Amino acid sequence: MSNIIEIKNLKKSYKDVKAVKGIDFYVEEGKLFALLGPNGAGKSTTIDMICTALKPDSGSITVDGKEVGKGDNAIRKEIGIVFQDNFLDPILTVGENISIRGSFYGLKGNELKNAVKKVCETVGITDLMKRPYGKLSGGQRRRADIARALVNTPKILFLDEPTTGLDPQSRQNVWQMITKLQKENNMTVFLTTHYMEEVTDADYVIVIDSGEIVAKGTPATLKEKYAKNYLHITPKDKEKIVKTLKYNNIDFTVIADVYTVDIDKTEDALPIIDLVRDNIESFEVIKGTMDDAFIGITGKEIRK
Ligand SMILES: Nc1ncnc2c1ncn2[C@@H]1O[C@H](COP(=O)(O)OP(=O)(O)OP(=O)(O)O)[C@@H](O)[C@H]1O
Repeated sequence: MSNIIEIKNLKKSYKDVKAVKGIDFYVEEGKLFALLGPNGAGKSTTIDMICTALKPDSGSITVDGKEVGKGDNAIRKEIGIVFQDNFLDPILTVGENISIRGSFYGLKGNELKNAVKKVCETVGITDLMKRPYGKLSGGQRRRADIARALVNTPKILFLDEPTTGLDPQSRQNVWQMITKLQKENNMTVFLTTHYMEEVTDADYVIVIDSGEIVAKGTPATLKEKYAKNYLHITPKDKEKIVKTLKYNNIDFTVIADVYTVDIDKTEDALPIIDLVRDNIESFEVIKGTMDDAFIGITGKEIRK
């Protein structure tokens, strides 16, 4: 598996704001990669530098073997970008907007027509091709934005918070389309988001906060490492369970006769269950969510 993006000691400041403070990471080809972080963490700054839209202060970025700053034109031909705010012309139709973008890449005539048709089919907006972009709903616009970013058949698709501002249904639709694109075309997808549930499907996640990497791993490993799990026990005899837990120095809380013990891993519940086995009316292990993991890593709620 080759690394399609490699980043070393990348830094960027805006006057006295250190937006990106020397980060290192790589993205494997064909994967769904997520850069996750709270507002102002440095996600857009990082993506803008990788896409050659913003010059780094120092460090190096390689995209498909080409160095940012030296091979920018070649890099631009291989990537598709959907920024947070897109500037498609609201008066022109969806098809016209995408055609203009395609012509930037040297496509013309039938080749251009076919490319536009194909991307509209891919993202499911064929029926919207003749409609002015300005008349589309939020979810339809996002699809059109993504279609436009795909017109040059990019190797890497960059999506900066692609579902922000969409209703839950449209978010889900856009998300399904993105995962389909990645799986069916072996496209590398580089995504920034602050929606925890969106990184559940990612192959790898880097969490940044205040311009620094604060955690990395697969969604499952991040959850295992940073999200607390809980053991809930409803005992037969309340006094007895208190005695047993205290005697064994196990911290617990009680709400409505349910005794809760924080545990790191699921299997850590087993010795506790063994201790109180005779006294259990019912029990359950509650697994931490990605939201819990995010709060565990950054100490912040992630949603806007
Ligand atoms: N053009 C700019 N001029 C000055 N400061 C900037 C500029 N762009 C970003 N910043 C600052 O740099 C820091 C990182 O911003 P960035 O937009 O990269 O974060 P982000 O993680 O993408 O946030 P969001 O989720 O809100 O988009 C923030 O403190 C931001 O205010």
